[in-house]
Amino acid sequence: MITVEKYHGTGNDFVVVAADAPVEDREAFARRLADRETGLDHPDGERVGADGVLFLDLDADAEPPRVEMTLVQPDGSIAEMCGNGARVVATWAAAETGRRAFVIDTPAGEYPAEVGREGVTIGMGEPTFDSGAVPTTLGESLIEREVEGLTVTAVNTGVPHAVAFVEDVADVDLERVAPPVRHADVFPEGANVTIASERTAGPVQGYDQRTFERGVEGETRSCGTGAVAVVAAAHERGDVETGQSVPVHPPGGRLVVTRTETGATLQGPVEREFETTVPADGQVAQR
Ligand SMILES: N[C@H](CCC[C@H](N)C(=O)O)C(=O)O
Repeated sequence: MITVEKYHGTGNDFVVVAADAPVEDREAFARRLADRETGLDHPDGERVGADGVLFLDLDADAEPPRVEMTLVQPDGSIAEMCGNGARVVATWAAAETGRRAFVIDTPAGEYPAEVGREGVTIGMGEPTFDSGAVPTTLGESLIEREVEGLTVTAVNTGVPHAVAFVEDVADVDLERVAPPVRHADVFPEGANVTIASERTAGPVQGYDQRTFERGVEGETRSCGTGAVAVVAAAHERGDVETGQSVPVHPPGGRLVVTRTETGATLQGPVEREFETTVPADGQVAQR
């Protein structure tokens, strides 16, 4: 048996495992534990599953400390980057080291992270609309074009997102409209599909957000790279200014994205849910 922890960032939930844990087949381990019906159990007995498994390799001697993050998704694929996952990683690393600032190494590059009183802030780098980087098969940026019935803007914020602005995210049947876009030929590596609507009521402006995630193949409670993608696309349309901090509301909570001169930051809360033990092959006893 190995010890794992469960964390969530605004409802995007992950199993956290030390990289040196004796897990031989990470793909099978993640597929099994993430399953909402047959996967990870809460210690109180409830079956919970997860949006993925974070394998974390901490170098506490580096200055600042570094963590190599590998996110294995419910379908066994590895996500190059995950904004909420990175916030979880920093919170975990702070508990391990007593430190607050870290560098997180991912397949998409390195990201600075800071654990503060207002939540965890990740330096998300510069969102790119470049067709080769998203990637798309178009020779030019894909901005507000129709793809499989949705008008989308393609942006890479560590992973590819197709962002669509809609009247009200609550009125969209995301499980129906997202899959054709997620699999559209124009996205050779697929895309996460993020919809957003402007919040006009109430004193706090910003966006409501929902994301259908590649790798999860369903909607998640929150998506950090998606929140950054919404603000990047809004900035591209001229609706958000450089330097502006924008509240983004996924179903699972509240994030704040700031489009800076050189990139974007993502800020929001993280919670540690529980610690438990699981078999090293991830095969939870069925009942
Ligand atoms: N939930 C993550 C994104 C995971 C991206 C992944 N689903 C993919 O691109 O394959 C986030 O908070 O940014």
